[in-house]
This record gives sequence, structure tokens and C-alpha cells, in this order.
Amino acid sequence: TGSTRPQRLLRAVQKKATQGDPQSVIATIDDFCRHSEWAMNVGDEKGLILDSIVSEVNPSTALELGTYCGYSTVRIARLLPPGGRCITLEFNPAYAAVARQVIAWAGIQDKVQLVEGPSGDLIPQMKELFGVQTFDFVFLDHWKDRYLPDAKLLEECGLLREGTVLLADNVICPGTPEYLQYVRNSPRYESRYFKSHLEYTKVEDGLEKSVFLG
Ligand SMILES: Nc1ncc2ncn(CCCCCNC(=O)c3cc(-c4ccc(F)cc4)cc(O)c3O)c2n1
Ligand SMILES: [Mg+2]
Repeated sequence: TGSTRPQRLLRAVQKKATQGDPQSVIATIDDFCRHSEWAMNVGDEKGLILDSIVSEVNPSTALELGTYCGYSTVRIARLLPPGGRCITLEFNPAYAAVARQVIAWAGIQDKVQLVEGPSGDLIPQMKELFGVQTFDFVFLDHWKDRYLPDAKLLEECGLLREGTVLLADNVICPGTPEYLQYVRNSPRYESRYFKSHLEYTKVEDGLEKSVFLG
């Protein structure tokens, strides 16, 4: 019963990153993924685009779909204004267990609510479970064929408001063709593509930023 990749990533964070320093946690994970073992974090290149959009939105309430090891959770939560919070959904208990410890090591656990379960079940419960009115920002980074149904579910549950920003990872690789077609052709969204690369590689990938128009 050897260790898993997320467990080895966590061990690197606890060994090399400064406790309470989100930037050092981010740098340690990027170094681990670039020089030891590739992992599907949004990464440093797309991470800078994520940072700039989160800073621009300055969300009070952010939603992340697909926590994995918590790398993008730390990137988002470290930029939130005082009182701001990030709800992140992860359905894999092993990933969630690692993410909780990565988030705690970064010292931003008070800004994060990690919920275990599938997005399709949890999104309709956001209002009753967490007293969420609407989200200011949504980062989609979970199953690529769930981006479209979950965007529609967020609309139907009244969880988006005029100006809510949806930011989707991996719209080229692995790819989310149905989602892209929807947000780029729907009159309810203003969409823009940010060209980048698949984390830690030279393969093309990008982020799609879509503003909900209400
Ligand atoms: N419904 C629901 N609700 C909640 C949930 N929580 C987790 N999940 C399931 C998410 C499973 C992981 C999703 N992420 C990816 O698959 C992903 C893959 C690559 C990649 C891989 C290999 C390549 F060769 C190239 C690119 C790169 C990325 O940046 C990715 O984000 C959930 N689902
Ligand atoms: Mg991704």
C-alpha cells in the first residue's frame, strides 16, 4: 500500500512550504509538478490568469467545482477580500482529505468551505446548506462533461446574478466543446478565451471567462 500522488504532493508541501504562507504552498506544488510528478492543478501559467480575474472580480462568494489537491482553492482564497469565502466541491474523499491539509497548511482554511460530493447533487443545496444568495465567481475545473449541465443548473437554481463571472479550465485540453459552444452562442453570456498551455507542458490549453448577463 504505497502512497498516492496527492499524498506525495502533500508531503512535499509539509516538508518544503512555509506554514501560513499561501504563496510558498503554491510555489512548492508548482515545483513538485514541474520537476517531480505532473498533476492536474491549474498550474502557474494559467494560475496567473486566474489570479488576475479573481482580483478583478474581488468576489465575496466564490464557488470552485473540483478541488483536487486544493492548489486553485489556495490561489483563489488568498486573494479574497476580508469576509470573502470560497466554497469548493470535491467528490473524491481521498482528494478532499489531501486538499483540506494543503488548505490548512496555507493558513486560509477560515475562508474555505470544502464540501464532499458530486456537483450535480450539491449545487441545488447551496442556498439551504450555506445560505448562499448568488455567486460572484465560479471556477469550473471538474469533470469536463459536467461544465455545461452544471452551468445550466446554476442558472436554474438562481445562483448566478448579472455580472457573475464563470471561469472554465481546460476548454481545449482535455476540452469542453459543448460548454464552449453554449457560452459563446448564448445571448445570456459575454465570453472571452484566454489562450495558455496545459499545466506544466507546452500543449495548448486555455481558460474561458464568461460573464452572466442576467
Ligand atoms: N461532478 C463532479 N462533482 C464534483 C467533483 N469533484 C471532482 N470531480 C471529478 C473531477 C475529476 C478531475 C477533473 N479534472 C480533470 O479531469 C483534468 C484533467 C487534465 C488532463 C489530464 C490528462 C491529460 F493528458 C491532459 C489533461 C487537466 C486538468 O487541468 C484537469 O482539470 C467532480 N465531479
Ligand atoms: Mg483543470
